[in-house]
Amino acid sequence: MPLNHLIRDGDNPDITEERQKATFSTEELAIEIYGEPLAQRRREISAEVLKRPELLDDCPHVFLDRTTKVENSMKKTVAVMEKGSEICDFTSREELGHLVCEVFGDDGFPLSIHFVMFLPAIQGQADDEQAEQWIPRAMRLEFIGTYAQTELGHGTNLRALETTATYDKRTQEFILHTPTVSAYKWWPGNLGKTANYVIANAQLYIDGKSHGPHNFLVQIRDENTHQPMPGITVGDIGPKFGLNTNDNGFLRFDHVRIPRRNMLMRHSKVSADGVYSPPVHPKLSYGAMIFVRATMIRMLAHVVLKAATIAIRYSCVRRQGEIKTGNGEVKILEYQTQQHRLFTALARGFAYRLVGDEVKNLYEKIAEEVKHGNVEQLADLHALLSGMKSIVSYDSGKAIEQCRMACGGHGYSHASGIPEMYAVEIAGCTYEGENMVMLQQQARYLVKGIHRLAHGEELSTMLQYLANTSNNKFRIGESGVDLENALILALEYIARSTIERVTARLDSLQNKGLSAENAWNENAVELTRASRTHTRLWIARCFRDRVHRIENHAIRSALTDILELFLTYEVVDMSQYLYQGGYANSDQVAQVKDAMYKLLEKIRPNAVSYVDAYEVSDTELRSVLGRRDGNVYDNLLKWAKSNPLNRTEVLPAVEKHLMPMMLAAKSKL
Ligand SMILES: CCC/C=C/C(=O)SCCNC(=O)CCNC(=O)[C@H](O)C(C)(C)COP(=O)([O-])OP(=O)([O-])OC[C@H]1O[C@@H](n2cnc3c(N)ncnc32)[C@H](O)[C@@H]1OP(=O)([O-])[O-]
Ligand SMILES: Cc1cc2nc3c(=O)[nH]c(=O)nc-3n(C[C@H](O)[C@H](O)[C@H](O)COP(=O)(O)OP(=O)(O)OC[C@H]3O[C@@H](n4cnc5c(N)ncnc54)[C@H](O)[C@@H]3O)c2cc1C
Repeated sequence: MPLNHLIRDGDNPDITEERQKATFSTEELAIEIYGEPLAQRRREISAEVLKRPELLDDCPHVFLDRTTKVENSMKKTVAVMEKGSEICDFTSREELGHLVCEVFGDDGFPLSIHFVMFLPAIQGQADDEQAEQWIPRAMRLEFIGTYAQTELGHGTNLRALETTATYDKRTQEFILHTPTVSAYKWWPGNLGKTANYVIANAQLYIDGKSHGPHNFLVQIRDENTHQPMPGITVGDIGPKFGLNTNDNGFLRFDHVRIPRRNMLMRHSKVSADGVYSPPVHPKLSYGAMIFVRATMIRMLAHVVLKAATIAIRYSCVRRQGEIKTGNGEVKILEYQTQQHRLFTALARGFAYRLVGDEVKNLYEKIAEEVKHGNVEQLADLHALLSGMKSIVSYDSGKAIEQCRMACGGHGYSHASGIPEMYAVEIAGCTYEGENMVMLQQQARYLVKGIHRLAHGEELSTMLQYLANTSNNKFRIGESGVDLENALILALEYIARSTIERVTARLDSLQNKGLSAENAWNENAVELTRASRTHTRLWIARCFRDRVHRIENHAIRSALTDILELFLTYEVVDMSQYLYQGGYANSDQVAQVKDAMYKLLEKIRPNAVSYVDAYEVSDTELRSVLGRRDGNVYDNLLKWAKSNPLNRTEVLPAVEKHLMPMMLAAKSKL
């Protein structure tokens, strides 16, 4: 019995040959990734979707204009909501998430912000009475909500948001108002045409005193007619780089009155007579962002693994050029450069996916404590997530782009599916906090760590490596030190020395009389680098620990190859830092490179099996190049022929414009 469970008759023999080489069971790896019974449930859900035409697209979304895309996704949403519970367990986030991926692909679920931000904001920030009143209605989809925080003029600097919520003691209402054009809400997903409620973030004013940004539930459209409510101006912001099925919107409030109890009051409160009670932690109203930052890691990893699936499968059916003259054209995956591009993307995808599980678990644990008023670990969590969302979004973007380029010309075509994936994924560098800003949030925490250490104070577990000053020479190749350990220690050194160096520069500038703010700005690039090295270390350690916990020997061994490739790639990528302080010499860095190249060779026979084990169906993948059966060329031709420009032999526009020009030119002869 072959170990790869995706072998079928009629497949391209080049891809079948790959699957026959598997040295581990792809089903067992799928179980390791998804767990039982989810691995099996995902397959059942995928099979069920295929039987229901109302859940499938009639043609690739890239052939449609925006209005048709939006309509198509709304139609499918109704089908999912009406029949979806026959296919999956709606109470399981994982099952429902998989169904949504199958039906909508990367872009276009009109309820995404409703489920990802609007509901979590209520769940985390509404008091029990409010939650009881709003959550059941929101869950039944009696209304659709979104999260309206960003404004035309400000997205990053939340303290400068201009929308106001002024308490009117007389009527016990808040008055929501947009005082300027730059105060228009701008960007909220599904706001443009879909949502009829928002969680609006606005500056709270009581008796002329500002209490900073707070969250309010505001109805923006009539529940029966969907017309804007009085005082509301709302619409779609227009086409974007990607995510064009999503109607990101704008919104203006003109003295809109809402009841006092529409302010989310779990943490901050305003009494009927206008007395304000602050939250136990000033940033608790940022909770919905924390939730998304925690959950987006897995989502970003998922896109990388989809792009890797496409590029690796395609690289096994694409033959181009010879390695040894006269021996025939080889699969492009035989080229070391191709392996380096794709297997490192695969390794990052697996690392982020598995570490994403850990981040989600950590978030859930701390969020539960916060709900009960214990905010002790919030600073650690905020710092970790600020770094994670930045590193994973940026490095995933690079990995996806490498996958696209590795498919040559066909990668540039929407038939590959990768351009759309890139456009969707790369938005993660901007939303939920622009990366440079978030890296600096984390840097504050790291600099504080060094200062605490200098004062002999205790460090959180995440920062304890900062105290390990005896780790000052690269131990690769030493007896008793395995490759993994040597590499993790090298990453620790890189992070520690980078954070120490930039903190020393900050301190020295301040000692010379520069203000803390100016000293910070003069070191901002180095501070973001310090965050990057710290986060990459955290990911590496977490991935290593996750792989070490695997009980199934064959699967642990398969993922150890991926882990080691990940570690060697990270160390090589940051090797310039190893020379600083004389930690390593060039021979040692060359040893890491050699180990990386050997791992590429080791991974090569299993390449297709790794991505097969991740089990993304053809329906979800929406890629001609990444088809499971490897039958790429016939289907590329079909895809091209089916595009709307080919509906007529002679395009009306050609007839109308170019033909008269050419005929006129001819008649002048
Ligand atoms: C599917 C996706 C759709 C997309 C949706 C969206 O994009 S929605 C829109 C998404 N929009 C965005 O993501 C907007 C991005 N912008 C922001 O999140 C904030 O404006 C900020 C964090 C950049 C600054 O905030 P600020 O000016 O209020 O604060 P400050 O810098 O003066 O720091 C003061 C202290 O607070 C700490 N602290 C800060 N945040 C948190 C937290 N969450 N928890 C705990 N702590 C936090 C910080 O560490 C510092 O601690 P220290 O050092 O004093 O001990
Ligand atoms: C696809 C998408 C979906 C979105 N969905 C939502 C949504 O549902 N709800 C919502 O409310 N918002 C949403 N947003 C908005 C998003 O959260 C903001 O765009 C994001 O937080 C960045 O803020 P900004 O646009 O103001 O960027 P800016 O802050 O203007 O960034 C521009 C540049 O200035 C730099 N910069 C800004 N401040 C600093 C600083 N202090 N230090 C150093 N550099 C700085 C940045 O690094 C960046 O290079 C969405 C955005 C996108 C792209």
